[in-house]
Amino acid sequence: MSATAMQLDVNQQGLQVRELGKVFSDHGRQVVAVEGVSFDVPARQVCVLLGPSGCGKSTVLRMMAGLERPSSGQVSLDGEIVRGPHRDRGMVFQGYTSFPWLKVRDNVAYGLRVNGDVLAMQEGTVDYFLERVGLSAFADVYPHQLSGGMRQRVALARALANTPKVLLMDEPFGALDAETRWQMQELLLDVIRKERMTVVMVTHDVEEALLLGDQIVFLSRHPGRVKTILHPPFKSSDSVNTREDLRSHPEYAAMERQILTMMREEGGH
Ligand SMILES: Nc1ncnc2c1ncn2[C@@H]1O[C@H](COP(=O)(O)OP(=O)(O)OP(=O)(O)O)[C@@H](O)[C@H]1O
Repeated sequence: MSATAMQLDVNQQGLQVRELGKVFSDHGRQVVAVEGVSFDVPARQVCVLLGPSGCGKSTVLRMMAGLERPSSGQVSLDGEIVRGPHRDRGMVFQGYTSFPWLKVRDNVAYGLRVNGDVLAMQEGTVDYFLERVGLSAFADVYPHQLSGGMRQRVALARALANTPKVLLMDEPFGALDAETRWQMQELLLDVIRKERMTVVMVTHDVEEALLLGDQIVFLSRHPGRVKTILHPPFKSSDSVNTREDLRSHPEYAAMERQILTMMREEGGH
């Protein structure tokens, strides 16, 4: 790998992924899951990792989270190399990760308490993020009293309340039915625009990628490499707020087609 490819710009705000590689050992067999993956996520932008099943999306995200150690290359946040999990990088997973024995309010406050944050004393932080995800009226109920979509909003509010520098999301809406999924995508679009969040999100869903991403990093598989990087115009457009707006946008059909063609080439659909 060249010195320039690995060079980090310590002044750059946001995430830098440089020549990232991961080799797993599977029953004595070496599996090259990801190889030579490089891209940048500027602060306050949303980057979507898209590609066919098994192309290494989750592996790349887990290395960005510090949950998986790279075999080669590195990830840095604001010029600092990622060496393990940190509250600067908040995670939201596909499954419902709320604590069943805690009320919604206490689930959202949980991360703050664990981190001994003085903000935990400030009910305002929790109330603010409950309001942002539309759950103010449900602050004092338990997660089992909520629908799947609402529980995923609790997970989102909890991640946001920690005010991470970056939100990392692995198929956060993958377990939801189609209609709830759309509601969540529109809600997330609204939240990340207002909070000006830096987000990296893994998805299989082409519409989701186009609605939410400033940048789509499309990975090919075996091993996972960057096939192409796209820059959809929809998230930064004032005229796209809903699914209907997205689908009727003049650039939507061509971009969707381009991605579906790549999925087919990679044998994903
Ligand atoms: N812990 C592990 N041990 C061995 N192989 C692994 C491990 N984790 C992932 N892999 C392999 O690495 C490759 C990439 O997996 P990964 O889950 O990152 O892909 P993905 O694009 O997120 O897949 P999907 O879209 O199906 O969730 C796959 O071939 C997978 O089998």
